[in-house]
Amino acid sequence: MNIGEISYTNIIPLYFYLDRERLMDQGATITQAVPSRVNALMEKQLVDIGGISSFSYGKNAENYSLVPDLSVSSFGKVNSIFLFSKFKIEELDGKKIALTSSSETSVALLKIILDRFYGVEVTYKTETPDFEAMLNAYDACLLIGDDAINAYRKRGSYHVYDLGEIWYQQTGLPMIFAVMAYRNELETEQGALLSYVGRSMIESKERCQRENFVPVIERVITEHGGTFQFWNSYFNGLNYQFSGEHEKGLNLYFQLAVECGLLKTMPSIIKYSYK
Ligand SMILES: C=C(O[C@@H]1C=C(C(=O)O)C=C[C@H]1O)C(=O)O
Repeated sequence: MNIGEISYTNIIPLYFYLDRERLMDQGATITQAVPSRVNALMEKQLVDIGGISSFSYGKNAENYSLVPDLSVSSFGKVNSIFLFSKFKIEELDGKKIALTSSSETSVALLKIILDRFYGVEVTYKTETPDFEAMLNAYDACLLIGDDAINAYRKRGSYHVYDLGEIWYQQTGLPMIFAVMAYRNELETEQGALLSYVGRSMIESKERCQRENFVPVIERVITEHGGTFQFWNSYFNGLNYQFSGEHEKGLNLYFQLAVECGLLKTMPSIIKYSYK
């Protein structure tokens, strides 16, 4: 079994307390990459289970199911998914926007927001995430994850829009950025290990929450810098559950993606039941 691990700080609580040695002993490997790469590896069947963009689940729902009670979501500001713009969002009609090549969920979310909530028509191009280079060549750029956190520190006088906040203001529902999904074959091929991994991720998340994310924050500061206060409010602003509210939010996102022509059909949300 190959487990995909998004290489951003936001998903760390689901993986922090995994017993990696025990997983290795059971024949599991872990591959770290940005979301769009984990999504692609899972489509190619090179990753079997992992945190992936919720949009990628939507595209592949016939072949994937969800590990219950896990997600990377926000009820409002997410603080790491930003549109940086030279113009106010209402004034973006006819402008050029650079999209980070690392994301799938937020790329579709931006398209939904501009099309359905603001009624502006823009042209998009995908670029490697580089704040300065993107804004040298475009009117606005979308960055996510650690790239967005770093760019925010250099935002200067650009207009900055948090896509989690816009989604929540417009819909009153949480935005689900990542889900924990697995390829359906895994259930018959490696059911026991699948259960173990799912349960371990839930335990990891719950322990991080009980500890108020303190050990996670300490590790993140040594790797990325920043203050305790910043990372404390970052992790506490994220939500790692998958409740009925989350399912409503995800279904609305999928429905709008279908209406905007970003998804071909409305995906069904299927959840694993532990044996
Ligand atoms: C909160 C974030 O969520 C991430 C955003 C993703 C996307 O846009 O495809 C995918 C996985 C999430 O971990 C972030 O990266 O800032």
